[in-house]
Amino acid sequence: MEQNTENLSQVRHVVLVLSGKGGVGKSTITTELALALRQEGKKVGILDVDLCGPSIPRMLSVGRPDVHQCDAGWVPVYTDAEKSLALMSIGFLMEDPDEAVVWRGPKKTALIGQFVTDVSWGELDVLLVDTPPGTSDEHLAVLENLKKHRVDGAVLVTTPQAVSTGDVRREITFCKKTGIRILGIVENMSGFVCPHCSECSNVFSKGGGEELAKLTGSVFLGSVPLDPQLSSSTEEGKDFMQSFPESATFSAISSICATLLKSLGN
Ligand SMILES: Nc1ncnc2c1ncn2[C@@H]1O[C@H](COP(=O)(O)OP(=O)(O)OP(=O)(O)O)[C@@H](O)[C@H]1O
Ligand code: SF4
Repeated sequence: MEQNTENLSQVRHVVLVLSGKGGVGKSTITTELALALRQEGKKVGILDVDLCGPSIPRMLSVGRPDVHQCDAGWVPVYTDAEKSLALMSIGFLMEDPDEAVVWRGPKKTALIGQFVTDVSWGELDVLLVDTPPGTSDEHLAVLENLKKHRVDGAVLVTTPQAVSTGDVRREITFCKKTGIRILGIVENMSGFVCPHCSECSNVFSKGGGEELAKLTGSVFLGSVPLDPQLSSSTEEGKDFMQSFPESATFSAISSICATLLKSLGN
């Protein structure tokens, strides 16, 4: 298949968001990082290639819009009038959300290869790519495919429990083997923020992400607590970063965003 790398030529940084397994909050972190980067005045894009469950359109309240094509490829959907946050989701192209489950490996890989380069992003500071979770052969093929293009590196999302299961270690090994730079590790669902008094309690273990970062020589980007206000915002498609600027979770995400920008050399 012919690849059109022109579409990424005005994208300053391409960052993959990875997790060893599903449900650790990869899509949530991708969405909040995009919103935090926008608050920093950056032009941001999200490419949602999580075939297992493309959830970013719901989190950004864009539903299932009709997507259009121009000469250069698919036109992303803009979430704001200023066009500072652009989104293209594999979900926009699926008639039936359960369709991807029956696609065979080669079809998924070919589709993603094309999808990565067929979106006409225009000028962007950062493009975040929400990838499918896991380290199955198919998943690895998808990442290999993405890596052929301009990728600055990967942000690894884990939970305190997942660190001990080894899923994230396998993801780290994969990045090292394939030469994908690890920009940093985020520990999500780290402690619980009480909705009444905003106190953060460590329900599960804490600090595993930081320890793992040290062990693997990676940057620890920070931890995000389990926050009911964050989950209801993403469920309802509300901008958490705009709605809760006083919260500990807002500070945590802003700090991760600042460290990530530093990792990218900004
Ligand atoms: N820090 C958090 N606080 C509260 N809820 C969270 C947090 N992070 C994620 N969640 C919730 O956990 C659920 C799973 O999150 P999300 O969809 O982002 O995971 P994921 O890793 O992308 O999963 P998958 O790859 O399987 O789609 C969602 O309901 C989300 O609202
Ligand atoms: S953290 Fe404070 S407000 Fe929240 S449940 Fe515990 S005691 Fe109550």
